[in-house]
Amino acid sequence: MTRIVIMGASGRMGQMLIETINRSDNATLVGATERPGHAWVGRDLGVAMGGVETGVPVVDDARDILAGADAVIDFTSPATTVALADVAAQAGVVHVIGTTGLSEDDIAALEQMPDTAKIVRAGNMSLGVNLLVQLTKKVAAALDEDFDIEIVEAHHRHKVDAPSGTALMLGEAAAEGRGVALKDVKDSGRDGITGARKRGDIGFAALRGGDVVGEHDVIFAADGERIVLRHLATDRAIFARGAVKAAVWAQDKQPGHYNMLDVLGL
Ligand SMILES: NC(=O)C1=CN([C@@H]2O[C@H](COP(=O)(O)OP(=O)(O)OC[C@H]3O[C@@H](n4cnc5c(N)ncnc54)[C@H](O)[C@@H]3O)[C@@H](O)[C@H]2O)C=CC1
Ligand SMILES: O=C(O)C1=N[C@H](C(=O)O)C[C@H](O)C1
Repeated sequence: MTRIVIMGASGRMGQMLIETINRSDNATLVGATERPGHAWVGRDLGVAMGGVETGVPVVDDARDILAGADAVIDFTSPATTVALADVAAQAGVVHVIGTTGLSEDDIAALEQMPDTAKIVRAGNMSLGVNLLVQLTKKVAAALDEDFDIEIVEAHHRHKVDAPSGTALMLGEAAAEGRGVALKDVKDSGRDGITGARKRGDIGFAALRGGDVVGEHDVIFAADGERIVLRHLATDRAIFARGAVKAAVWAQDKQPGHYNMLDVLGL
């Protein structure tokens, strides 16, 4: 049994992760956190979720509970994730990171964690999206710049970052397929008199509204034809299942940095 702590227990993903672990045969929930000042802190997790007592209290500092855990799953905020990475490395537990919206500095900070850090990070933990990443790389490698690449994503009205972590993964895959660096060809947030599209750019567009779980199109548009690769998420359970799988998978791995392609063997 992999003993798991969930960060941000009351969040959309936090609650889905707890339900997923409760149904799992190879993982068990040993702790839960929320941000300091949150109404759940100090309460029993099961009661806070509207059910029966579980004996797992919600705490506001992961350091208090990581000693009894094998992994911590973290879908919170960039600042929380960077701070936790050091704590997890010191405690020698696997840190599964689903948080998106990380800046270049945040990513550099994660890469500079102590040698004991064992991190699995992905902007999308679902099997379908990680397969789409590989397909995107392959299609981009097969086509030349006569095909304009545009990535369109849609999410619920509460999402705070754009482009989504998934859109960026797909953009990185397309750029890698083309043999270029995404930072050199990325075009996001078009508005006003933008000028004509630059050949070779990879464009991003983000829609926000309602309760959309997560939708991504990778469009390869040429004169006379268009290829569209699409993933539609309709249930957050796909992300939670991937994250729990990553926590279990990483148990016998060496410290280092991994992603979901490693976990899924894609
Ligand atoms: N990689 C993936 O497959 C997926 C990634 N995400 C990402 O996960 C993140 C969270 O998404 P949601 O669950 O929708 O957001 P949410 O806002 O519902 O949940 C975040 C939770 O983290 C808590 N939190 C914030 N600071 C904390 C701290 N210092 N300690 C403990 N808890 C803290 C918040 O109070 C909140 O309950 C976002 O970055 C989102 O983009 C979401 C779905 C899938
Ligand atoms: O915030 C979300 O909800 C999601 N975030 C991830 C992202 O930024 O791509 C994954 C998924 O699309 C849901």
